Amino acid sequence: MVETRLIDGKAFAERMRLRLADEVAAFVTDTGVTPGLAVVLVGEDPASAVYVRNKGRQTVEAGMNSIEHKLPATATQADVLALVRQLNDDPAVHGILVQLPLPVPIDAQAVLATIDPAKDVDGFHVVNVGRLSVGLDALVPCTPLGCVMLLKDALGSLAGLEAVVVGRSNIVGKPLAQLLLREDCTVTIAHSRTRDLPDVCRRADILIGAVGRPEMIRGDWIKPGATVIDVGINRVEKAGGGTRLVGDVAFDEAQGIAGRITPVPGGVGPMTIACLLQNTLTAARRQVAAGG
Ligand SMILES: Nc1nc(=O)c2c([nH]1)NC[C@@H]1CN(c3ccc(C(=O)N[C@@H](CCC(=O)O)C(=O)O)cc3)C=[N+]21
Repeated sequence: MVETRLIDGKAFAERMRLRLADEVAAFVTDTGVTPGLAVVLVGEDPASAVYVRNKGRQTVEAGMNSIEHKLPATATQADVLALVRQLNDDPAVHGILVQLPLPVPIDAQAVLATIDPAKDVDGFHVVNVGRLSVGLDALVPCTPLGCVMLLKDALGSLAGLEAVVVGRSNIVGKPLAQLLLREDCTVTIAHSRTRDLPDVCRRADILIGAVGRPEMIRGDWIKPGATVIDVGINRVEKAGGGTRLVGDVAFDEAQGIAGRITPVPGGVGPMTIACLLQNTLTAARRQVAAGG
C-alpha cells in the first residue's frame, strides 16, 4: 500500500496565471501591444460554450483581449474559412483557437490548415506539429504542455522513465508522446487495438489516460508508486440523478496504488487554459519581434 498524493492542477494553473498576468503587464508596458486571443465557436454545444466562457474570462483576467466569434451550427466551411482568414489578417489578434469538434460537414483539417501557424495557439497546424516533432520552436498543444509541466513539477527530471500514453489523438496522445520523448522518457502510445493493454499500462512509471472513456483504466493496471495523469473529462449519470465528471482512470481504485494522481475536475483541465494563455503571450511576443 502506497500513500497516493494528489497533483493539484487547479492550484498550479492559478499560480501560472498570476505569473502570466505580470508578464503580460510588462509586455504591454514595453511594446504598447495588448495580446489578443480570438476564439471561434461553431454551433451550440453547451459543454463547448462553458469552456469558451471560461477561456474568455481567464484571458481578460490575465490582461489580454478576448475576441469571441460565435457562428451558427448552419455555418458553412466557406464561412469558417473566411472568418479565419479575417483573423489571420487582423493585427490585434495574436492567437486563434477554433473550438473542436466542428459540426460534421466542416472539414476540421482544412480549417486548421488555414490558421496562420504564427497564431496557432492550439499547436494543431501541421507546421507546428512538424516543428515539434523535429525539435524546433513550435506552438505546442496546450493539454500536453500542461501535463508535462505537472509531471516535471512532481518528479523533476523525467529522463529514463517509462511513459505509457493511452490514446493516440492528434490533440493529446501524439503531441504528448513527442513532448515526453523530448524529456527523454521511453514512450509507448497505446490505443484501442493494443494487445494486453493492462500489462502495457503496468510497465508505466508515468501513465497517461487520454482516451475519453470514463474510468477505463483500472486500479490494477497501475504500477505501485506510478504517477498518473488523467486527461479525460467525461460527464456521466450519477446514481440517483444528475451528472458528475469522471476521468479516464478509476480514481478511487487508484488510491493506495498510484504514487500521485491528477483529479478530475481540478487536474489537467485548468492547465489547458493556463497553457493557452501562455501560448497567446508567446505568439504575441514572436509577432511583435517579427514586426507584425
Ligand atoms: N481547439 C480546441 N482547443 C481546446 O483546447 C479544446 C477544444 N478545442 N475543444 C474542447 C476541449 C476541452 N477543453 C477543456 C479546457 C479546459 C477544461 C477545464 O478547465 N476543466 C475544468 C472544469 C471542468 C468542469 O467543471 O466542467 C477541470 O477539469 O477542472 C476542460 C476542457 C479544451 N478543449
